[in-house]
Amino acid sequence: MPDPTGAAVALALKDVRAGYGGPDVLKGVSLEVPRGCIVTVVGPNGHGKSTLLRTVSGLTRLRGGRILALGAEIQDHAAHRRAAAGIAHVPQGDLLFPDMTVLENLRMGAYLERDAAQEKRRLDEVFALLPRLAERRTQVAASLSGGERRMVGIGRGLMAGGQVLMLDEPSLGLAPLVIEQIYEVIARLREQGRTILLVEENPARVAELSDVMHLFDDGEIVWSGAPDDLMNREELLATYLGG
Ligand SMILES: Nc1ncnc2c1ncn2[C@@H]1O[C@H](COP(=O)(O)OP(=O)(O)OP(=O)(O)O)[C@@H](O)[C@H]1O
Repeated sequence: MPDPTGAAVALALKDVRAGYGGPDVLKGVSLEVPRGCIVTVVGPNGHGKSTLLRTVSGLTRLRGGRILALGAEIQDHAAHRRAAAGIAHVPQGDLLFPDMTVLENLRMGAYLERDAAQEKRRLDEVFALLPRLAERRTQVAASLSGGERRMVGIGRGLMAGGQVLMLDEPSLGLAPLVIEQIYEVIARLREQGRTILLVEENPARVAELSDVMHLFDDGEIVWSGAPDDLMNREELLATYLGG
């Protein structure tokens, strides 16, 4: 998606609070995703990382704070308007349409795109990045392997043509070899200069890929910095992630 604003920060969260009826799950989260960077949020499961992404994409209601996409406030917009503003969310798990083919699932990602040539260009990009999906384009999603389904999910996110791709634990539930393949795909997205907000439980898995890492615990960012710094902070990793 072309960006007429030239903004250096693709996505910014300012003191974001959110929850589900009880106490706040997000307790005032601020972070920035600069263009062309991979920013990673790592932390134990159940502490609100998915809620963070869901709040950005408008699936969980914001209780306070601001969310800016390319400098424009989007926190009051419905989810489809946030998608149109360039926020693409690849949710946890696969959430594909099982009876639809790979191609049909991918095209669902471009449902807001009215320009057929643009959609075709994105599809070519997705197939260049994920050639296995091109081979299986007529296969129904239910018949794919777990890793292939995850790749369709990522491809569907890319089909939206957003400025920011948000990936919620893309490695979850996959075998180690398949996890490697998924992170190779993300490394290629990095080489392409894509802007990514990545959520992951295991910092070692994503340190090499990330420009900035945020350590997340109980709804708050408790540490931010360079991946190497985090990986050298043994006491921090032990305290929040059990070593
Ligand atoms: N739809 C919902 N309704 C009520 N509570 C919810 C809902 N979704 C999540 N929660 C609660 O919010 C808290 C944070 O959950 P969230 O899924 O955001 O954490 P997470 O860090 O992404 O962990 P995981 O990777 O296991 O999903 C948990 O206590 C969870 O039970």
